[in-house]
Amino acid sequence: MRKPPIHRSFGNAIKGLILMLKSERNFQIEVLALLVNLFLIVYLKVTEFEATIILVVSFSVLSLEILNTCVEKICDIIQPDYDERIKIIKDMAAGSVFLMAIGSVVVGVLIYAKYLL
Ligand SMILES: Nc1ncnc2c1ncn2[C@@H]1O[C@H](COP(=O)(O)OP(=O)(O)OP(=O)(O)O)[C@@H](O)[C@H]1O
Repeated sequence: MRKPPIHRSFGNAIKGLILMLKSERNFQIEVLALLVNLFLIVYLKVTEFEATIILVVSFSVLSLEILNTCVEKICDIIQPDYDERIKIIKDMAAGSVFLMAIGSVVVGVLIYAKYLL
């Protein structure tokens, strides 16, 4: 199969992001958190290094949320009924987002504390 042109690949990726924004509440909250972080980065004038860490963890949460949603959707196709194995897979995928979210809060507290306190 011929590879699609690069602009089509970007287009598909953006469609996926728009779909996430429209349909996934957690993703909407995490995008809001990114916007708050962008504001704080500018308002508090954090260092370039600190801004880089904050942006990396924020985008990591968003990326993991997308992968978690993909896992959920694949599971729902494979097994729409209750299945203990599906529960384990979905719980683990959700755990990966949760872990990164905790990490991002810790990073936020460590970096912003010295500017706010
Ligand atoms: N088919 C299933 N079999 C067993 N347990 C399931 C199944 N579907 C969902 N669950 C359980 O319900 C939880 C929520 O799954 P669901 O697919 O509804 O995701 P969600 O409500 O979008 O959750 P999240 O907030 O993690 O994105 C799962 O973590 C799992 O514990």
